[in-house]
Amino acid sequence: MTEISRRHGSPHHRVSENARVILDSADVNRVLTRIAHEIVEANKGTQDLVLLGIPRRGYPLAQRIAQKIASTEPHFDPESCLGQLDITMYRDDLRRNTSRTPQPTRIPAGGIDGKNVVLVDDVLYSGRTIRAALDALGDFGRPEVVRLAVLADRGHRQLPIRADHVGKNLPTSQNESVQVFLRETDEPVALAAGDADRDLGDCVLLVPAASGADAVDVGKQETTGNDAEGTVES
Ligand SMILES: O=P(O)(O)OC[C@H]1O[C@H](OP(=O)(O)OP(=O)(O)O)[C@H](O)[C@@H]1O
Ligand SMILES: O=c1cc[nH]c(=O)[nH]1
Repeated sequence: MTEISRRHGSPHHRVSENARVILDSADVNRVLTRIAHEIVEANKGTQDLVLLGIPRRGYPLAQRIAQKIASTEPHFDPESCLGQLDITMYRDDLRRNTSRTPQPTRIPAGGIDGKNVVLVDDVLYSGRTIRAALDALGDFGRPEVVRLAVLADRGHRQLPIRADHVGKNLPTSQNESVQVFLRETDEPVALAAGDADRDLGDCVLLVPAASGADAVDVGKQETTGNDAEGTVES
């Protein structure tokens, strides 16, 4: 087991003992490159493509994917095709949890009417965030198609929602959690002992249940990337 702590800040800011590194910086970069290619392939090019990141970490991921698309598709302008969609006021637990601060929503100038929108988030779990995102989208227009890209899908869906582009399918138990750290939004994490070569500026960690005795539900709600079932057509 690997002990992981924040490189900056006090020892009390330890992320978690026994967390497991699922993706390090190089892995994150590779899966985002793949997702960028998948998005262009599914879209049959970049025509009408709009990427909308869900705060907090979905936005920098969408930004990176847009840059990667631009590097291979000269007609794709990452600035005019990228936005951010805040879902705070559309959450179905809003009455119970009022502590969240809404983030700005920024829809590209061309709007989303008739566009092929790709929602981008870091983790897909219950699906409630994405349900809220679909609700929020309805206030801004009627996309031709809405697809979903996530860095990690940990299963345990509570709603009929599925991702089209998945960085890592990560079967988990309910008591585990998945933590994502990105350079744009988080302080770096560092391995406290050994493995010093590993760059964790960006990383996906699997944090075990407190007891450590919880079995993993292998295969539960596992999804595949590039799957048309996750597509929401309007
Ligand atoms: O599928 P779900 O059960 O909705 O879970 C996934 C969401 O949970 C996390 O966000 P969180 O609500 O922790 O907010 P954050 O992005 O501000 O960390 C994550 O970034 C996803 O948006
Ligand atoms: O494990 C989880 C569940 C929901 N959202 C996360 O970011 N991680």
